[in-house]
Amino acid sequence: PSENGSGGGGERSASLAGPPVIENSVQKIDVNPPKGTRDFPPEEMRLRSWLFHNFREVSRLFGFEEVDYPVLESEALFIRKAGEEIRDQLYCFEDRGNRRVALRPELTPSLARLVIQKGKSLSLPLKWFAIGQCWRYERMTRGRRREHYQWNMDIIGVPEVTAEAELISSIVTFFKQIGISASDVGFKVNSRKVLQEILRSYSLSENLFAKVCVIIDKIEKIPIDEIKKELNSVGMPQEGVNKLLEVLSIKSLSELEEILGGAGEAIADLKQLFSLAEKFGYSEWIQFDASVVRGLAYYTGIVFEGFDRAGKLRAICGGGRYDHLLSTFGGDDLPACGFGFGDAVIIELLKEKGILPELIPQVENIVCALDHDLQGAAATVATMLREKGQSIDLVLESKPLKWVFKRAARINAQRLILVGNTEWKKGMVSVKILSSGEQSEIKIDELE
Ligand SMILES: Nc1ccc(Br)nc1
Repeated sequence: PSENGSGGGGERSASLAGPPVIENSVQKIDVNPPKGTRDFPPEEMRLRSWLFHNFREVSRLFGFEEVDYPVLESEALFIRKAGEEIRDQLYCFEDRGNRRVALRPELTPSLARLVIQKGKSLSLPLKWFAIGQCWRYERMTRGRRREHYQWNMDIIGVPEVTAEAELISSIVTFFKQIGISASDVGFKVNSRKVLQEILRSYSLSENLFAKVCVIIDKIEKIPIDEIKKELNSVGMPQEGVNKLLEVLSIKSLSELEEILGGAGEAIADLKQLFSLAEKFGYSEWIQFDASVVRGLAYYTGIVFEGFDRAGKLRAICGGGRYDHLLSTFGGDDLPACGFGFGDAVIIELLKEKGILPELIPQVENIVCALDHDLQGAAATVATMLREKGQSIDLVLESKPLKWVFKRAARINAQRLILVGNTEWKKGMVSVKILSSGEQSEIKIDELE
């Protein structure tokens, strides 16, 4: 199998072997997660859960249904020949059944596969969302992460730009929900139909389309001469290259209309989108930008990306229309659009803005037996309260009170419930409200 960082089933070369095990003694294993991956201990997991809760809340507000797919897919799902980075960094390998498989680098092809699998049993339009871990295998020279979680929202079966407008509205809703405003971020919006119309006007074949988009997406990442060279190398004549680069610098829809003429779909779609943005109330969030094409080969129409206005961070999210992806997999040619929203840049943005949420562990009660022979009684009290929906940290071994108070503070317990002999004999327990210090004896069956 090609070296791609995974161990595969065969022997691993010495450079990849783990620490040597010396007979009758084991050297400490590497306790760090694999290169480019993250653990989520409680504090980090609270922030991730908070982020995902906000993703899910917005998805609920927009009437989207949650779906998920295997993180492992057939490699074929992601084999596209448009020169995308996502292809170069595919985390792929041959499994023990000699099948070519890959850790998914994105969720959209899995969505397309499932929609085709379900076929006519699905009633359109579909509004599906997913939050899934996605992978890439990148040489660690760049030290970048190899996994991230992506929130995806997709609308299948709606050819109108109303679908893209709805998707952008959902992201605006998300930003507002976590305290981000239009002065912090915006959306650059364009249509790939602009490029399509240029290729047609130079009677250049449509199969150049995807490759040209992938090259143009690198316009801010590599020198312009390199862009021109790559465009020439995929077969664009110099005249077409110059026209294309001229169009990419257009700053307004009216200017674009002058160049393209008013009859094309690109202008119509963009005008409709900006008009709908007015009605949705998010005009201040979006701007036309002819240089945005996004880097995925399958986009065919409107494309958009969320950016931080301070210009310090990479794109926050991105998406667009991909009307032919399903048909390239042998399915019906269903119209489709969607976006991906990663879990990393947004956290960097919140840190920049100083609005990361303060998330503390939440447990309502800590229950402790004062004597070892009351451990069972404490378990009974804990169970009774849990059946009433109360969260309980049950102290599971005899501990000095000082230890119990320290733990109560660390886990931010609201109440301390002590099970002591004297009270227990009266069918009572001692309850201390830890914020006020107020203490009382309460009958067990009156506890709530
Ligand atoms: N596609 C992709 C996957 C994983 C990461 Br990290 N970034 C991009």
